Amino acid sequence: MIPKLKIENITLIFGRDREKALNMLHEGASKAEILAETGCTVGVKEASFDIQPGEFFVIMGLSGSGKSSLLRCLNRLIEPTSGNIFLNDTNITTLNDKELQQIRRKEISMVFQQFGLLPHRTVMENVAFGLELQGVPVAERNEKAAKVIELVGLKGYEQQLPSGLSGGMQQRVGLARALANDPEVLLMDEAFSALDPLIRTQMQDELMDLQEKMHKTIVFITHDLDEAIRLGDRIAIMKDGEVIQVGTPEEILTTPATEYVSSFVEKVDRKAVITASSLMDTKPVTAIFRKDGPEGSLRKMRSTGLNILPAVTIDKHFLGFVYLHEVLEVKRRGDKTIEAVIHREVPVAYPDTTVEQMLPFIAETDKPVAVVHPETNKLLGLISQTALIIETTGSQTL
Ligand SMILES: Nc1ncnc2c1ncn2[C@@H]1O[C@H](COP(=O)(O)OP(=O)(O)OP(=O)(O)O)[C@@H](O)[C@H]1O
Repeated sequence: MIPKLKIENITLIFGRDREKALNMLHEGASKAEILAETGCTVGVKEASFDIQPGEFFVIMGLSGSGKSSLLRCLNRLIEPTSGNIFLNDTNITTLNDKELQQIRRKEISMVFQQFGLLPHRTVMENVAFGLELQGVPVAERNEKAAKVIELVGLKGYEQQLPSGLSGGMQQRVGLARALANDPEVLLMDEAFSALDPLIRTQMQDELMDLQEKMHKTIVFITHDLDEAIRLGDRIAIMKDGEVIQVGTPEEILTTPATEYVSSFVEKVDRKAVITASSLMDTKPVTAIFRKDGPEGSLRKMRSTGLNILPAVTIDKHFLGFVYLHEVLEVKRRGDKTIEAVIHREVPVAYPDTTVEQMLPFIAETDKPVAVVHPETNKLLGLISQTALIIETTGSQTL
């Protein structure tokens, strides 16, 4: 699949002596050395990553890490000093002004932190403004604007001026304006950072709902890791102009690439992010087949040293758990099968079930949790009690 956006070795240097600064950067000089020697600031250093169609991609970093600069390179609001940006297979860095204007009007829209609305125009006029610039006839642009106004929940406010609206509503207008020309890519620069926490969470929820319907490619900037984790399919973490890790929220929490990332993710509530698939023991599971009977079951329990084992059909469909003391009892009675002692009411998770979703049923059990395929019910693996306790209490010392 061709990425929607391909960011290839983008470097952005602010200042006059950019050439010298770029050479120093290639020779391995640090940001501080380059600043001292040339007076230039390295805003972004050799960033490379792909963003897939329909992806919600978050760029996260502290103030000054270079995220706004990088975002503005994507539509060339700032010219990158070196590197390439591809939209589908168009190299944006080689376009002339006219071509670039077309791309900005039709294919890449931007939503700003401070809304950027025209104060003397109504909601409808603000939303339709981009279409007006493109010369779309008034009836058609009003129709398109009305549709997106409804989409962002502002129906009934079409004739209001921005000053009469709350911050959250003004940002909805900003979002509607960006969506009005049905762009492929939406760039959002700290779009919710100016909003009150409650409104902010509500806007995040609504944006996720909208994204389910729209399937745009969204590049969203934030300095807030919780927001990044909540929204992002993948997150790029930036520090001092460099992209230091790109991964899913779960990858970033479970395998932070550097000390810096781990210190960052330490405080995050992992329960909503960590899923069964990353807690699952990757060793092959020893399971009891129905045909094993009591003798075969006991052999498997002895060889594994475990007193609870999962029972499966011949096709590995999960049936339940079997306990050693009950198998011994069945054998003593002379039963031929273990069918009667398979515990079927047991915790089961799918690979993408989060720890938070598992909490209600793992609190009262001392069994492992079986992870099964959501459609076939095949046993994929087990999550041990130890892994669950560490994950739910955050404690490594049991
Ligand atoms: N126009 C400019 N001229 C000189 N240096 C700049 C300019 N814009 C940004 N910088 C510098 O580039 C670096 C990256 O800034 P940038 O604004 O992209 O970071 P950021 O992560 O978006 O931070 P914030 O969240 O505070 O906007 C910083 O060191 C900043 O001081």
